Amino acid sequence: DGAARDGFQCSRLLPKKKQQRPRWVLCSLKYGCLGVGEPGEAGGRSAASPVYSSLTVSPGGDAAVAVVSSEQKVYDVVVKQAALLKRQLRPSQQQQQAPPAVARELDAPRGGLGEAYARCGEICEEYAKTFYLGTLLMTEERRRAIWAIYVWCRRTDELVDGPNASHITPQALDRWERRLEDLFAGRPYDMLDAALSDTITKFPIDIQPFKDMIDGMRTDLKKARYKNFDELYMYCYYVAGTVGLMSVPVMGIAPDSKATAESVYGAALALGLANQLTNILRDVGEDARRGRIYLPQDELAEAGLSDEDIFKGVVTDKWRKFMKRQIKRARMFFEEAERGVTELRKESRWPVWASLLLYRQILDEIEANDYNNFTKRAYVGKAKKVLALPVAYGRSLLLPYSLRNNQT
Ligand SMILES: CC(C)=CCC/C(C)=C/CC/C(C)=C/CC/C(C)=C/COP(=O)(O)OP(=O)(O)O
Repeated sequence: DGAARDGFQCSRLLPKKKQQRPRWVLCSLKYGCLGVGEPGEAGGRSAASPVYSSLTVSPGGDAAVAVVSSEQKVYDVVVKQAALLKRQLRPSQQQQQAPPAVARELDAPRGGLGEAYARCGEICEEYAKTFYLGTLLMTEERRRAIWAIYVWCRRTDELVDGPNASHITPQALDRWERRLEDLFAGRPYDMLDAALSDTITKFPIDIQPFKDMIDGMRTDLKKARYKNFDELYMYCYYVAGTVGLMSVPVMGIAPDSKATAESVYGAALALGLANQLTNILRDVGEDARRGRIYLPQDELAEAGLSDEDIFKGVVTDKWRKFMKRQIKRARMFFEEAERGVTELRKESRWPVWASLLLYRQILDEIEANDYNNFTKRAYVGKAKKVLALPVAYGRSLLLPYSLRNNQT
């Protein structure tokens, strides 16, 4: 267990000196790692040659090659985001710049940007109450920015998951992407877009994770099965890991933190992945009723399970065993995220801790339901939710991990 976990963690972001030279974990795509390869070793990527297809196949089979490419792709985005954060002006300096014309117009006392942000806040409160409560601790500017990001993600998600989802075409997503580009260029289409358009003038936010999320929705339109964990990893990055990357520039890294920007982005990514994996495990029955199975097909087959078993929805020992291992993996991602939360600015930690603790408890509830995620929805009761809030607050007061242990 411990060894698997260590292996798993080292597949993520590495201490600064190794940033350019990732060590590759050859996940067997089972539930941990078989081994770690340095570039040049069997299964490792040559630092000079990012040609994933030329990788030696590991004992994990050809799927291991795919893991390397997926993690590499996401790792590249993370490094790019971290570099942008370091290069761009700090938010306090950026605020001194004149806002674009559109934002200024909208910033009228009545209506305008104030109203746009307020509407974003209402939407966030309606759909993600606990997270919303947590954002109230943040500074006004950060809180409003997080709401604007939340609303854009929610709207993107609703394109493929909302009431009109069945009419959504790839062209509609292309239009949504052009609209995103416009709002990044200071030309928002509507008031909710205007809030995000303003937010990106205030924080060093890059368009890439937003575009990636739209790409994830494109995947969702045409894909109802995931061959292996690599494919699922990529999907989870697109639809949830991206949210973590979008949030870090707003939440901010604690001024006294000694952690690298890469490691904080890595933790944010891990939290998005953990949340999405948990969401998937909670919603197995609901998704199956829509004809979708967001579980790695090879792992199902290895556990002796088929799509038919999922559609039938009977909890068997095979299913329990399969679920135990999926839950274990989701918990590893949560664990990986924890350290990063401590590196955020103090006032941004609470909402993140609250959502981490609450979402992770869904996994406990799946266990408490004896792994019946076919017909029972794992639900964290009110009392537990309320209890999580002070616990989260207590954790948000802890010193950044990098200061406690002299680590990054
Ligand atoms: C850890 C560090 C350094 C920073 C935090 C960065 C953040 C905020 C990461 C969180 C990313 C996140 C919230 C991803 C979304 C994941 C997810 C599965 C959302 C589910 O949304 P809904 O579909 O509304 O959920 P419910 O179905 O549970 O209502």
